[in-house]
Amino acid sequence: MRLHVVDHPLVAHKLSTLRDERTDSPTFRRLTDELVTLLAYEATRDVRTDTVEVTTPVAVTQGTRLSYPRPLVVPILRAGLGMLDGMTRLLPTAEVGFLGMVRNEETLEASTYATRMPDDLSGRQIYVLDPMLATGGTLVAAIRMLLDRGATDVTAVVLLAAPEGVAVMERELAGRPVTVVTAAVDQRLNEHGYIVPGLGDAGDRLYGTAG
Ligand SMILES: O=P(O)(O)OC[C@H]1O[C@H](OP(=O)(O)OP(=O)(O)O)[C@H](O)[C@@H]1O
Ligand SMILES: O=c1cc[nH]c(=O)[nH]1
Ligand SMILES: [Mg+2]
Repeated sequence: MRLHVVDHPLVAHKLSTLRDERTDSPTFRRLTDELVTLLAYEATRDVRTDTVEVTTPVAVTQGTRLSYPRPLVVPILRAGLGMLDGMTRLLPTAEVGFLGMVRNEETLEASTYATRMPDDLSGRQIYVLDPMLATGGTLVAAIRMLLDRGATDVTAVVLLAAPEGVAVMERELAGRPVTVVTAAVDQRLNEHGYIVPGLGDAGDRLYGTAG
């Protein structure tokens, strides 16, 4: 597994406002959207492309087009949905699959309540979206499922990661074709499994509802 922390002043600026407890849901949603496009720029550096011929008003030249099969973008509901528009703006030809997952707040174990994507992902490049990598349970389960379906290249785009979650991913997905792109790796997890300093519950802050 590869970890890429995007070190850029615009990313740091937007992330700081996201962290601020005074930031309301509409602003949180807008900033998440903007931050995802910046992270997506890095995350798609190795997206597969083909060379095509383009006729400009002046001459014929070589151009670039996203390859087929198209990339698959998979937001992890609920909070990952807040990242979908920002990602598909950069990857307009991508297909979208959905994964509904929730972490038990007592045991911190992740469970899956909805899956809607192709059974066969052979050879596909996948971008998984989830704002928070905390214990790593959710992303490890999600990515294992994608690899089991044949995905050959999985990139997780997350806003924030905890070092504990990164270590779990590195252990559980060692040697697998997996990359994590994040805006920051924070200090630690607290006793409730929340990232410190973090930004709180991403789903609640995006949608204004607890749960
Ligand atoms: O790394 P982990 O310890 O597994 O925790 C991270 C998960 O927790 C949050 O989702 P949550 O379960 O709160 O669901 P929600 O998106 O519906 O709020 C977050 O969006 C991740 O999916
Ligand atoms: O800090 C955290 C940890 C898990 N899920 C969140 O939304 N926030
Ligand atoms: Mg939540």
